[in-house]
Amino acid sequence: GLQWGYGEDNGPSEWHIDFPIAQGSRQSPINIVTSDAVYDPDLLPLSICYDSCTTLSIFNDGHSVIVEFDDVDSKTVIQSGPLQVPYRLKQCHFHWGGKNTHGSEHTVNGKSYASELHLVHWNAVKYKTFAEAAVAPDGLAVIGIFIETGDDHPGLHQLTDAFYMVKFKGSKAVFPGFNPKSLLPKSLHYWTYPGSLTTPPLYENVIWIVLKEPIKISQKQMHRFRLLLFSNEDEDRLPMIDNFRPPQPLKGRKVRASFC
Ligand SMILES: CC[C@H](CNC(=O)c1ccc(S(N)(=O)=O)cc1)c1ccc2[nH]ccc2c1
Ligand SMILES: [Zn+2]
Repeated sequence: GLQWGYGEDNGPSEWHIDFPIAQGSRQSPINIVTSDAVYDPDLLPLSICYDSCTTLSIFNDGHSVIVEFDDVDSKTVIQSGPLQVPYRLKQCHFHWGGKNTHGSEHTVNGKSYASELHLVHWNAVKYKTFAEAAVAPDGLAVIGIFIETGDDHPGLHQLTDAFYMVKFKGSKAVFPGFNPKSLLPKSLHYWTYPGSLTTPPLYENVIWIVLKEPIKISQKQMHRFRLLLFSNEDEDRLPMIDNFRPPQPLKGRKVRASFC
């Protein structure tokens, strides 16, 4: 049928037609009501080991811009925190708005950020490949980092300077030497809750770890995201903006905080 997207006819309000789980009991993103988040003293600090990370490529899949990492071994993992085992970094991508007033997927007390970075990891202890983990119940862990506009972010230039190579849907480029460690905020304080992929197939197999502290990027860097296109070279130009799903019902889920 019609490929899912973020437009009037194929956007988030229509996804349930092809993906009924869109109305499931643990969908993402959510609005994080900070006063309802329960501080859990048993939550360990998040351990992010990105030191030896190998970037492979940058890719426009027609929904977002994706940076893919080499995941043949467990050199780039997150562990501890809410996780029972280490999860291996596979890719990172972003969601953003046409204006700075909105664009993030998760919201905090109803506040949207201009953008949100997702660092996607898979359970390489139990599964052999990302594809296998991506469909398994305890397969994925995603770190969400809020992005707001402000000062220039030195760690992001390498990425935004490469966007011209992947302007069109389906374009891919070799992209070596990028380390997402440079995109982490100072504090690793986080909220965590059981959720789902925020795009079809919307599988309910994601442990969400949303960092409290946003990172800041400049207006110019934010503008580079908006030069990307949903469309390929042969189609009418569709600026890649507002590629975010709005918050979904909590349905009784508890959000835990690693901090008080
Ligand atoms: C099972 C879906 C997966 C493609 N989708 C994703 O990997 C994905 C990852 C993160 C997020 S978010 N926004 O929540 O962070 C949304 C989607 C997917 C689908 C089919 C596949 N065949 C082989 C590999 C493979 C992977
Ligand atoms: Zn995402």
